[in-house]
Amino acid sequence: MNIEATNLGKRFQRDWIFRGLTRVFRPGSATAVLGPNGAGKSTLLNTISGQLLPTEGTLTYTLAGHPVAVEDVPHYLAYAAPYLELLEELTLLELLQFHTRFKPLQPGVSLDRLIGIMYLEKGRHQLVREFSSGMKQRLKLGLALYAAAPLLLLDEPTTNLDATGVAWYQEHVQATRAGRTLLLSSNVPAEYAFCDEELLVTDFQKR
Ligand SMILES: Nc1ncnc2c1ncn2[C@@H]1O[C@H](COP(=O)(O)OP(=O)(O)OP(=O)(O)O)[C@@H](O)[C@H]1O
Repeated sequence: MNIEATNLGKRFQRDWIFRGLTRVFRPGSATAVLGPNGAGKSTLLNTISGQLLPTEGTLTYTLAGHPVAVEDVPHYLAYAAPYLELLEELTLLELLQFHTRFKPLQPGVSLDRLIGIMYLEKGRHQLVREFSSGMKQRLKLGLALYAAAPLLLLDEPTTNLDATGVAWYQEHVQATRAGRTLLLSSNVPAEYAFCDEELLVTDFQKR
């Protein structure tokens, strides 16, 4: 998905979180959205993806040359973030069956294959509530990375992952990013080292 932001700004009450952002996010690009805690990285991701209304400026979305209305963007979006909750009262298999009714997986990726990719075979019939925090994070990432969605947002993707989990993330984000528009908010170089573009939120403040 091609996203064109023009003079974009977001304000909460009296505080501008960012202002004057003009940029094109192209299919196949991976942009690291960087900045210290509270700088506005999540706000920027949510504004660019149309989930928060910008205070000023415009956003236009295009998919394969066709315009996409902002209210249709969620249909094309896969999103993993610490503040997005899993349905923890379901077993892993139930959750995957439910989730993929609305967010189908990429062609050729079955539920069984995804469970294997996420190293969650033993949890297949276990309640997600009982998963460790690292297992839950692999599940969130697996669902987003392997969704058939052209826009991928990853907010602090290695939250709760150990060194093996970080290596797993690095392998699978590379395996699934081709052709997609990827925006990734981070403070951790291991999460975003592969990104070809960087956007420092603080460059769009104090205006
Ligand atoms: N709904 C809201 N209403 C008012 N202020 C908000 C709202 N959401 C975020 N903010 C404020 O906007 C600022 C940026 O928050 P945001 O979560 O985007 O930062 P961040 O860079 O993602 O932070 P972190 O690295 O800690 O996750 C903060 O000062 C926060 O309090």
